[in-house]
Amino acid sequence: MKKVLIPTKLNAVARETLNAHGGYEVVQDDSQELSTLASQHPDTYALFVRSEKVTPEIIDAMPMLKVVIRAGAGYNTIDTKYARSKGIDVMNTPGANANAVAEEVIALMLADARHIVLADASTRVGKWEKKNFMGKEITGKTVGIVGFGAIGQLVAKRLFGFDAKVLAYDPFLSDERARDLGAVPAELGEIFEQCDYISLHMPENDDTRGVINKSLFARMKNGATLINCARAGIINEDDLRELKADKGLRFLNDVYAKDAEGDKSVSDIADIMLPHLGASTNEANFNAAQRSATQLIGYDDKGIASYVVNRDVPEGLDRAYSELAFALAHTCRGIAGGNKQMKLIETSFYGDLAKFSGWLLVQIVAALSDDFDRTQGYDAALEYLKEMGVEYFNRETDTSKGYGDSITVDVTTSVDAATFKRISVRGTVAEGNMMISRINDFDKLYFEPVGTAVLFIYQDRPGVVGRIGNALAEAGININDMRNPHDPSGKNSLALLRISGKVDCEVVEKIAEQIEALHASCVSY
Ligand SMILES: NC(=O)C1=CN([C@@H]2O[C@H](COP(=O)(O)OP(=O)(O)OC[C@H]3O[C@@H](n4cnc5c(N)ncnc54)[C@H](O)[C@@H]3O)[C@@H](O)[C@H]2O)C=CC1
Ligand SMILES: O=C(O)C(=O)COP(=O)(O)O
Repeated sequence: MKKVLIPTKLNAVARETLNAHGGYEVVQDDSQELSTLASQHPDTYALFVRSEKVTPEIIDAMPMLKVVIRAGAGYNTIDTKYARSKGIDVMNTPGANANAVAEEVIALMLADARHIVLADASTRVGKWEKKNFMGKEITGKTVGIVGFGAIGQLVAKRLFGFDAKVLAYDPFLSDERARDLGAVPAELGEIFEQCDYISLHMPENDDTRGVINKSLFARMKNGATLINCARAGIINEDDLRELKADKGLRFLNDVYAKDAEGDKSVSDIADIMLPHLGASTNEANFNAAQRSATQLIGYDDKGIASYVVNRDVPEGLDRAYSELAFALAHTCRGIAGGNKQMKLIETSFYGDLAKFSGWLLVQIVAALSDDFDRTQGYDAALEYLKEMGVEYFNRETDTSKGYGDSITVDVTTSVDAATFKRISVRGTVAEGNMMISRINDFDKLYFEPVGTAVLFIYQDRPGVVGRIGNALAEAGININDMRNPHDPSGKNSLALLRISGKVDCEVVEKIAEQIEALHASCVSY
């Protein structure tokens, strides 16, 4: 039995789901401190928490701990690095409580705009201060959302019902995606300058701590409102204090440095303050509890680690090689023609990469199949290949070849029951850039796998490259880079071109026909 400790107020569905599955002993108790429970249950295998702090001391008290699940979004309260050093995976349940927070933001906006909190208190004690509570409307206002993830997007969606203009800033989201979601992509400064309301929805981490500071507050419109339902550490409280009164700013707040009773440092500047209530709805609590249990079961039964937040490339491995393994396999897949039935995968990891073969195989399998996630482990990759009927062979590498740190991926697919096609791609990392050095028999390519590449193999004769260039030009496509080697027999040539933008399959097929290509394919990285 694996012990699961739930030292927090989490819907009973977590416990029920684990019990119904079997194999788990669940201890749920929100009446005692986590530190006390941790020392009472040193044999804990999985820990489910909400905002409870998971420190090195807590982790050390449970030497059998393997998984921590944050039933919620923000995991700044968990020492994820220390957990990693102990081989513990930390997961969150993104999106599970997003709607609750989005509704809280709307509630805060309306409550402040219509003086709901003060007007209730005044009327309750018998006063009639109607003339003091002249409000404003949120309809048609400009609202800036900083961090356009699960919560930010839902806030926008709810605000469209108020005909609001939504500006969004998120460095990890494309402008195109923001526009698709109905927002206007904007820089952080523009948001603070132009918006009547600004709502923060990014995580607190080393990059975001203190970034909402004086330089931004100074640009806010007089009377504008700042809403923080994300994390206290994101804003510089003293900077806000300095400018708030002069500019008549409003500040609506849900989050604090510490979730505990006692005086709050922001009480002099917060116009409404709530005790971190964002996720506190029955629905969100149910969702986060259910997700925690099903994620643990998926992790244990199938090795699904999609929500693990603290797995990075292993120490000593340059991340570029991890990307290279993915890109080489992706190239094999593109040349094979998409989702062809794979029969055999062979790999060679040269130089220092040999000791990371397990990690690198995961990247390769993920590139070859949409159904396998990059965050899963080596065992899960082997299991997946077995289930799919794909053989795997990792060759011993011959260091005398002088290939340095490089990788070869060979993929054999079945064309029909009797015919097999083998694609072999080799590459390395040079000056920090990924390079494909060989595709089948075409060597010394040194081609960077980025953007979109088209590839033609044809019988060598004069004029073919010109015809490819003309046909691409006719389709409005520019060539950014090109390689054109012969194979060792000198009979066949490869034209490998990196092009501007995407290309229609029909264009590639038409060119292939015109040049009587032996092979044509297109790979987008
Ligand atoms: N008040 C409450 O009870 C709750 C608060 N939260 C807080 O809200 C945060 C966001 O939650 P979700 O939307 O569910 O997470 P999410 O991961 O879906 O969205 C976060 C977004 O912030 C963006 N981001 C990252 N760095 C950024 C930066 N420097 N500037 C602007 N955007 C940046 C990310 O690209 C992502 O799109 C959580 O990290 C948590 O701290 C979450 C749930 C409840
Ligand atoms: O999910 C989050 O990030 C939250 O802030 C919610 O916190 P809670 O689960 O209510 O302690």
